[in-house]
Amino acid sequence: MDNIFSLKGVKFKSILDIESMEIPAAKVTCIIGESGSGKSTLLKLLNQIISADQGRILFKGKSIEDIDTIALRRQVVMLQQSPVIYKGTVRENLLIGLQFSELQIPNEELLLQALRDVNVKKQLDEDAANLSGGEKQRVAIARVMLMDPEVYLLDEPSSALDEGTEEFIIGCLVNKVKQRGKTLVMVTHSKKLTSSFAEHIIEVKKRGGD
Ligand SMILES: Nc1ncnc2c1ncn2[C@@H]1O[C@H](COP(=O)(O)OP(=O)(O)OP(=O)(O)O)[C@@H](O)[C@H]1O
Repeated sequence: MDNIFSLKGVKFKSILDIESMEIPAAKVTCIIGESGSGKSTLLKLLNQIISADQGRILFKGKSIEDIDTIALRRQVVMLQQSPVIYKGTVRENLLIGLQFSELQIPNEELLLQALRDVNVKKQLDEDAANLSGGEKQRVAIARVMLMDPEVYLLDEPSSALDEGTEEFIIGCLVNKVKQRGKTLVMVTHSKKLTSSFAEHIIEVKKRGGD
């Protein structure tokens, strides 16, 4: 199995101490573990929002310290736990992730399809401030899907969604990611999501406070 990320001796403050960890390419990996154990911190290390204090993180065999941060974040996109919705329309919120990418701007039909994929029944010109919490989360997921990165890092992507919606949206996302041969790394507390979609599971354990 090819690994897209490989971690050795990684330490971050007193939060993470990872002897060795592999994240397989083109698979769905679920990261589980109790609250405060460092799951979000682990995702942030993978796209260099933060840097490890010690150890080595390889992305496709290359140390992420040696990869230009912008170039890394074009390939490794993180969707944070609380979805960020910007002032403006739904359309602007879908397109905002693409501004630093080299991808073509999607046409109207692709944007509407992206909304359908996440089951948001709103117009593209709707003010995004009017969306419900769950709709905001789904628009943020659609934004990442349009960016179509090589690696999706999702931090509890369905925390504002009910169970049925969660299964539908994440199922749709997993299908797309798999069709395109991409890698999905998802922090989740949901046993249902993990049992339905995980091909690889990483448990992050809370440290004893040393
Ligand atoms: N940059 C930082 N500096 C110091 N402490 C931090 C930093 N980032 C996070 N922490 C602390 O590290 C611990 C782990 O946080 P993290 O958000 O990674 O946990 P988590 O497993 O994702 O939790 P949850 O499931 O509740 O979202 C928390 O106690 C948090 O307050």
